[in-house]
Amino acid sequence: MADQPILVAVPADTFDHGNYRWHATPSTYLDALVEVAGAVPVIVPALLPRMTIAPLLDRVDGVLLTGAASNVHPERYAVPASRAHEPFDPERDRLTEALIKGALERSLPLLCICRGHQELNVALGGSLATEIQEIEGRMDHRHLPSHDQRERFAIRHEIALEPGGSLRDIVGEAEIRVNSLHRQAIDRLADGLAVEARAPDGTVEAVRVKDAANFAVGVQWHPEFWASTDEPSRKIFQAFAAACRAFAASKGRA
Ligand SMILES: N[C@@H](CCC(=O)NCCCC(=O)O)C(=O)O
Repeated sequence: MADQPILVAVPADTFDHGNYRWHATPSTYLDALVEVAGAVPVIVPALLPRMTIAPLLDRVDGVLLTGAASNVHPERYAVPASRAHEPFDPERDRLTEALIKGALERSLPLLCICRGHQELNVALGGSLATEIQEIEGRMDHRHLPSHDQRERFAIRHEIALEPGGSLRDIVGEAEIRVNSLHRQAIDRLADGLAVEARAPDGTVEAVRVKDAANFAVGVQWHPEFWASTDEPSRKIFQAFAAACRAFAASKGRA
């Protein structure tokens, strides 16, 4: 059983393209999982409640939630929907809630990126603020208006990692510079989460599930994009991969 690769579940976004309904995810997350984490990504279609994800969660070694331009539907945190909350992907909302809860129940390592970080907060009972660049005192966290991905994912601002936090331990630095591609952010922090990093305007940039038995972290930025060249991004993916490998070993799979 030696050297079996770790399997990491990744939720699909849903959208219409051509004549079809698609369930797909951007390659950048898959590339980082393959190249930096040494994982085999398993894209999970957003077909709940027509399918169940329990059998899949019983076979994988970790869960990675991706970012997306769509937003968590605000009715999930008891706020009426408005145009400012669009666009939505309710099929993904259903899937990621089940993935988060299923991963935490099984003590599966969980890395939640951008929309995933926001989904983690909502799944555990927190809420989100929308169009945060319009809130007094807040920075503009949106990406540069460009079609060049390296410009869109360019490093934009510093974040301070909480002293004594697990992310500070993983990264080994008190402050790092990150990219930024979001217009929503954590508003009310879920009781079960601890803040791991903040932007200069107070935005919650990273969280950890307080009573998780394993790696369970959300980050508002995108470590996947620079995971092969940026040291803090690489360390986050390597820490997630190490937790997945340890989980696989505990199940006799590595
Ligand atoms: N939609 C939410 C979450 C932001 C997010 O996940 N961004 C990734 C987008 C990637 C891209 O635009 O290429 C928000 O806006 O806060």
